[in-house]
Amino acid sequence: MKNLLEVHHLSKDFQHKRQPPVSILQEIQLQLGKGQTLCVVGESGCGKTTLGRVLAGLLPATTGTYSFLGKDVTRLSKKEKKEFRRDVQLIHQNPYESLNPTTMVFDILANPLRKHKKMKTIAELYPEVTRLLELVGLTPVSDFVDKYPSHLSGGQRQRVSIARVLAMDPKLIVVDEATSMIDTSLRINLLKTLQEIQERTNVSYFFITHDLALGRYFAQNQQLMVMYLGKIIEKGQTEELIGQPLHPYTKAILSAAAGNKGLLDESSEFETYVLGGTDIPSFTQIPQGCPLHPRCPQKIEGLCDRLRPPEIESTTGHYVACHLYRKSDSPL
Ligand SMILES: Nc1ncnc2c1ncn2[C@@H]1O[C@H](COP(=O)(O)OP(=O)(O)OP(=O)(O)O)[C@@H](O)[C@H]1O
Repeated sequence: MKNLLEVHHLSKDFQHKRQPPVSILQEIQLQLGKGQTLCVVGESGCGKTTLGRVLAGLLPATTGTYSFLGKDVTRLSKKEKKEFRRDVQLIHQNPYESLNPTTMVFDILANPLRKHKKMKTIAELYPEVTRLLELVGLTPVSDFVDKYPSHLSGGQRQRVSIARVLAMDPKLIVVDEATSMIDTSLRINLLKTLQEIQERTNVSYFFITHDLALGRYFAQNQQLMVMYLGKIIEKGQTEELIGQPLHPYTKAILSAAAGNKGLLDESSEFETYVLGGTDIPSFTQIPQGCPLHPRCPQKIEGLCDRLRPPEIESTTGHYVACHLYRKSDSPL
């Protein structure tokens, strides 16, 4: 089956006037199938949003390839570009900023339908607006259609944002920390709604979070990847990655998350694993070799501080970029 998206050796640099370029994403490799979820987890500032914006077509990659439904996104015709923009949608972190306060819920949903599906009359629009509100769990619909965003709670606003995105019938939704401003008690409900929407519409999600427990919950039986300083350092099937973490950084964030309990299964045992130092190095001074080596308790002198570890497939579908898992016969 053709993947929905395929990314190979992708990098993204930012450059400001007269400054040297700063490399934010390096050597990103990923695939995502139709109706599947891929979650990226990593500390704040590691490059998750930048990757989400590249995948959503809002930022161009600097090098590497990105294909969507088998087509290179840098070589799309005008018509294909238009389709791509409709097919790939982004849900922002902040539902307060993303909705126009002077527009009623009905029009927030009807406007994209008017524009993209050429629906004009109320008779055409009303059933579709109703369907969208029902999909996101805003029922009875009559309680919401004539409300303004200021009448709604944070969770309800985020549901309206999701419904607006669904109006485009997207194939991929980049969900960027979309529940971080919502009360913890409502967060799981919203994530469940997103999962139900996936079952009904076969949409794929690229789910971005700094919270490993949340990522684990949302990407159950799906794929999880861990990012550190703009690089994917481990990826695999979620339960395999959580149950058998390989990279020292993954072990450290799991150990920290287990300490907070959160959504992590309390019966699971997690090794206590602490990194040295507290500061994440800056993108302008990415350490040579493995970017984690200054903080890594298992670093191999003369290797980790010198050579960037390649991505290795440890067991089927479980990849790690760490010299500890280097095959003994692999060249240095
Ligand atoms: N347009 C830009 N120009 C220059 N640097 C940028 C730009 N956008 C992001 N960055 C830098 O890229 C790095 C990664 O930021 P990004 O927002 O992608 O990380 P993140 O993991 O999503 O963080 P957060 O969870 O806090 O949103 C940061 O150092 C940020 O300052």
